[in-house]
Amino acid sequence: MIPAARISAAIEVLDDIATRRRPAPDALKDWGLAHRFAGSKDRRAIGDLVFDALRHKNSSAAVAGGDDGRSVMIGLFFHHRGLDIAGLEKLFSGDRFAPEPLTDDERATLASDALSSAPDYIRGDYPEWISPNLARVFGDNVVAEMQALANPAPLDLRVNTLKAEADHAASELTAAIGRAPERPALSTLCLRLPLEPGTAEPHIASTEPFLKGQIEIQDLGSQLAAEFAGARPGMQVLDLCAGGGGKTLSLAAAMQNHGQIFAHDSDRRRLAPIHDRLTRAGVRNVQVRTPRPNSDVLDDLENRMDLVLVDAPCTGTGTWRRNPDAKWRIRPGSLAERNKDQAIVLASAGRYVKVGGRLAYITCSVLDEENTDQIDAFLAANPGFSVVPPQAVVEAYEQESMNILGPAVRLMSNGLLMTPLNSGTDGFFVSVLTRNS
Ligand SMILES: C[S@@+](CC[C@H](N)C(=O)[O-])C[C@H]1O[C@@H](n2cnc3c(N)ncnc32)[C@H](O)[C@@H]1O
Repeated sequence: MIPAARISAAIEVLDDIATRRRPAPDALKDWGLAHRFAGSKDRRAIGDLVFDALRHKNSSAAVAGGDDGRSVMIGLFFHHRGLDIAGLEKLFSGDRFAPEPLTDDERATLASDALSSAPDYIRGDYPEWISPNLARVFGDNVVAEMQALANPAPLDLRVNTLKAEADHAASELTAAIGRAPERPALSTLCLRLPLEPGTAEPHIASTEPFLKGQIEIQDLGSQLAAEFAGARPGMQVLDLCAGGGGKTLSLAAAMQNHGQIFAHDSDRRRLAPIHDRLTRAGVRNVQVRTPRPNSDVLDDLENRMDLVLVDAPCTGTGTWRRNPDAKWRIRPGSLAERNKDQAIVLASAGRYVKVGGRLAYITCSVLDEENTDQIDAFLAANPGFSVVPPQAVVEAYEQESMNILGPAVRLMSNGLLMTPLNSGTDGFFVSVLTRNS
């Protein structure tokens, strides 16, 4: 397909997503089924265009003066990809398969710099309804924070120290994919592969270091969040919302396979992949506690844990770099629902912490309602717990890892916030509490 035909296809898919409120992957799949002549390269290019357009939907539409797929694509090429009007006219030529030529109105709007006076939610590319929530956490910096959250994320890998030293894993990876990973300053255990739309993502799961368990795919924010929990060899640890086990594997490595981790999740299907992952990573100190009907599979752990990790269900606003479709699909009702889940899971977690033990609460959301507010509510209901000062959590990590976090991590009243703008990671919140009585 010629480039202009790919743009026409992307416009069609964007309109389908908007009018039928469909998830982007479903709309792309249907387009592929209905246009079987399109090869895999074309389909990937169209997918890149659609996801890039979703990243920058509001700002692109405003630049071109409309709100349909066509306006978004015009604005995307003009504002975000730096094409001038002459360049746009070559693509929007009206030739066979190409989108219709630019109208006089479109040309005039492109020349008018409509974006400079647009509201924050347009310039920052997020849904209008969530503006008060984001303004509450980011204040005057909201547009810069949200623009960073709209950009593509790198592919981050965590070196599994149970299987390999970081330098060794880095050189094995370089040999496997023909490209050396970056080494972000915040962690010696992170290997980073920057990605851009249009570049094929290396298939990590088929590389030798991955198959040998030396590396895991995990955003640096998630890696740091698990580190901040402070798991140490010999501890008794409950990973209450273990899901597929991303954090469980980090905890096991931090504990050097010594002590005991109990991995649980209320959804057995989410927990299922953990078994294979533990084996591949060489983890030997995890007991998986799969839920069973009419049975409390954790009752023997009450008041016994040195550390309870709550990787809470959340809206995932911090992961919008990886899933730009999600930011347009989230509804006010989902925030309220997740808040209820968070209160339930936190209340449950408190029961397992021993006196002198810790509770680490993590979300991949940047919203105070899911973060600081939840911790404040938990502390009000549980006076036996208190906050470990966020500065102390940072210092403990810096001492242990010899990496300096500095301003990369924002200190909140009762926890730490990482964002793409500050730390170059997905958005993550971590609060660490201790049980005093
Ligand atoms: C953010 S995900 C966990 C991701 C996982 N820790 C990882 O690192 O791969 C949140 C998990 O919480 C689980 N969950 C929700 N409510 C729960 C509850 N009341 N008790 C235990 N798990 C719960 C969900 O099933 C989901 O798997």
